[in-house]
Amino acid sequence: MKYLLEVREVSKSYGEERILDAVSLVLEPGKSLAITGQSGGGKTTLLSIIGLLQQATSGAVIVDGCDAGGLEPSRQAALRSACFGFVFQRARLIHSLTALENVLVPAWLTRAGKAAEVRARELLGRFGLEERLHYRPQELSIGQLRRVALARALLLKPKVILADEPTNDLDPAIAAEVADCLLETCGSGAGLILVTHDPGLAARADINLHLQQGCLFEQRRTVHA
Ligand SMILES: Nc1ncnc2c1ncn2[C@@H]1O[C@H](COP(=O)(O)OP(=O)(O)OP(=O)(O)O)[C@@H](O)[C@H]1O
Repeated sequence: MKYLLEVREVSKSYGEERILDAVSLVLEPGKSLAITGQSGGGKTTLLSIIGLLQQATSGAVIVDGCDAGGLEPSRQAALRSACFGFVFQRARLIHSLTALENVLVPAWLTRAGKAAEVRARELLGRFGLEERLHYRPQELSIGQLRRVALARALLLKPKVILADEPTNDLDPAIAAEVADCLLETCGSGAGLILVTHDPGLAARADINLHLQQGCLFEQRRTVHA
């Protein structure tokens, strides 16, 4: 089995404080994985190490068969943009650009052109933002910003989507739409790793992992007849 992603015995310390302790996981194509755990437990740290945004203290992250730790920063960056779509806790949009332009930013480095714009409009429409295409971030609500960021993450159909609290700040109907859209991407072979405090969202993922005191445990679900 070729995994999209392997995390092998990853540890992370900030000074004397050990946040992650020999954490391992694998992500298969088409699968979703939810990570839960208490606030401050290291979930965002783990996600950013997986997404090659931050170095582990020890251990390895293998992305699409390639050991990312051994790569030069420029090759790591290339691997990151080729493989990952990110939905951060804070939307991190560019304030001088409209919603549509923000979604199109990942396509600026590719030759996706008109097709990217069609997809960007389609994604924003799907998230209920068809009338906000030309609004700038400061003219959008937190929930709307989150949806723009999600559309941006999905634009280029990444192999792995990393989503940190993707349904935070959203009303239930939009949260359900966002969750549907994220989970649907697995149908086309992408992998999804999401961090959430929402047990309902976690339960929709194929695999549930719980981070506790730096260690990752698989949670088995109770199946009711
Ligand atoms: N750059 C840093 N330097 C020192 N400590 C840090 C740094 N980044 C994060 N931490 C600490 O690491 C711990 C884990 O933070 P992290 O954001 O990964 O937790 P989390 O599980 O995502 O929390 P939440 O659910 O509240 O978002 C926290 O105690 C935090 O203070």
